[in-house]
Amino acid sequence: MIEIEDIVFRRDGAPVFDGLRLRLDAPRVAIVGRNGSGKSTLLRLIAGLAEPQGGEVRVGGVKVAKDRAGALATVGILFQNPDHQIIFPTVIEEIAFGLEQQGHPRDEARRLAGAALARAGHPDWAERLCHTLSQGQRQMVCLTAILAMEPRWILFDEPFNSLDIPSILRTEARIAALSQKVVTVTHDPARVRDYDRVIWLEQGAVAADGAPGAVLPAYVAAMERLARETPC
Ligand SMILES: Nc1ncnc2c1ncn2[C@@H]1O[C@H](COP(=O)(O)OP(=O)(O)OP(=O)(O)O)[C@@H](O)[C@H]1O
Repeated sequence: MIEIEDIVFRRDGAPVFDGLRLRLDAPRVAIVGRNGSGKSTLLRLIAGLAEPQGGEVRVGGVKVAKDRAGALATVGILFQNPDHQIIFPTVIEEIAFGLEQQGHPRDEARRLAGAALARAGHPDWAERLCHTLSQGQRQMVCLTAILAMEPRWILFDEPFNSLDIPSILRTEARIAALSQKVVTVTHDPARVRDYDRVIWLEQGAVAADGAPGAVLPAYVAAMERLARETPC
């Protein structure tokens, strides 16, 4: 279970969260909300990449902000932009890095990385330079790197952005097939209509929380109302 306990988080003095409390244990949870509502920040807090100024986040009992090794073994995050994630020139180095961080010796990490690439269907990418891959392919490298680390939860920050339609559908199917529990942030309600639970965030607070069939129509209607009320 992901336990978000009364978190307070400020950026540049402005509160993003001021006492947010959530328990997430469904296999597929979606988070929707307007730009700036706090979705990406919440994922970073769940991954332990940001530390709340108040409260605590635990994932599977791991205090992710304090226990980095525990967090790496428990929760993986796919950033919105793969270029914010990739730090190594070649695909194999990128995938092996997380495994080394988990304590695997370098040779073993490369072997496991190669096996993960083969499972992803791209054994020929090992020595490819990441910058020569398309954005969708770089996203696949990032996902492979996360899967290689075998976390129990995977967080996806707008995984359908910048993808063509076949890639969107493939990514959707790939996420659906994962054995891990998943939290997905998206602006595309259609992509998460089969999820177990949808949380609609507004200015760092929960505006609605429940089944997709209840939350998504209300969210879309509110967004359409806003669009009508806002002059071009
Ligand atoms: N690096 C930063 N420095 C200062 N403030 C930031 C930074 N990143 C985000 N914020 C602020 O934190 C708040 C939440 O941002 P966040 O990126 O979590 O929103 P979001 O819901 O993911 O938005 P989007 O849908 O646009 O990706 C916003 O008010 C934003 O301006």
